Amino acid sequence: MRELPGARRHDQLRARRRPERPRDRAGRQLRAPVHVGRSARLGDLHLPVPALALPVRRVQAAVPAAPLEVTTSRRAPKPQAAPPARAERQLDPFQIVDSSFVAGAGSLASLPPPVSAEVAFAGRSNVGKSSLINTLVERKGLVRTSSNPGSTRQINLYEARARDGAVFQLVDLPGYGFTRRSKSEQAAWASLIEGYLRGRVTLAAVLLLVDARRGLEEDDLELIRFIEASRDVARRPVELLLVATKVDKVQRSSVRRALDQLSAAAPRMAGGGLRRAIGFSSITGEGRRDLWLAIRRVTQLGGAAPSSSGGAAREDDDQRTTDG
Ligand SMILES: Nc1nc2c(ncn2[C@@H]2O[C@H](COP(=O)(O)OP(=O)(O)OP(=O)(O)O)[C@@H](O)[C@H]2O)c(=O)[nH]1
Ligand SMILES: [Mg+2]
Repeated sequence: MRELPGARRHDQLRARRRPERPRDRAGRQLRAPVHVGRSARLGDLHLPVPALALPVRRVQAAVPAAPLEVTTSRRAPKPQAAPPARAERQLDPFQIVDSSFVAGAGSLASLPPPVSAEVAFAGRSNVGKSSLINTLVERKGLVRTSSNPGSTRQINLYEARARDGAVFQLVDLPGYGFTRRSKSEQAAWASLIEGYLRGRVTLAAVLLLVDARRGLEEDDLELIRFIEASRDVARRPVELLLVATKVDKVQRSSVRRALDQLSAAAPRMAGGGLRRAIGFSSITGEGRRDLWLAIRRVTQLGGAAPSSSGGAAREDDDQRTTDG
């Protein structure tokens, strides 16, 4: 029978496409290799077949990690930009970027050497001095606080560094007016506080904390008079700021009146009068920024000296800050 045209070529092509199975020495055909694993897909890496057949697991383990990228999702990566609030904070030059405990002193002799502007926090026990420092530096546990009065028993110094490089020593003083302490302990604390306030050369400002619900009490007035009396004309004057704490416990509509009453009750200082009281809450953070602005203003070199006629102007100035 005549061969159809192209038949031979067709057979030759089939023979070429299907390679002959391997044979053993006796010429018997060996079984076709069994395919293990999934069939190949688009995007698979084609590795050269190793000369020695390795167990499947070891072959897979030997595949480098890079080919996995080939089959990963093609969705666009999520934008990495910080949320707006954080971005805004990063622009705030007053933001506290670092804070730490410096030292604790149970006596004047054990105070660390004075290095930079110090801001001391004074007030009755339990008024919220330690909590206020935590809020100022935005760290919950830097300073130990307690609902039991008398928790701070020595002078504790903390360092706070702002984004713009300004460094402050925040000084937590033991509270006064806590009658459940022994007379000798109260006397020891009083002389520690007085000695510090009178003799510390780097002391730039004292923040007198008063509970917004209670107003100024006799102990507080005594402290104001003490600072006034111990002013050293040869030294840079110590600024005094009034802070009304726990304003979250006062009705919103009454906060302004409480601040007015507090400011009016404070005795006028010879140097030009007290600034207007700043309302503050460690619970809500209210007043935090106002307080930093005031601290920075009074600790600025050259900007702290009170002028003899500047009292009213300074109060007006602070009124705007507090209300803002
Ligand atoms: N509601 C309210 N409670 C506050 C505020 N600040 C402080 N407290 C609470 O008042 C109590 C006393 O706070 P502290 O910060 O330890 O007071 P302190 O003035 O350091 O007290 P001493 O170390 O004893 O002089 C704690 O139970 C605080 O949680 C505030 O702004 N609002
Ligand atoms: Mg305390």
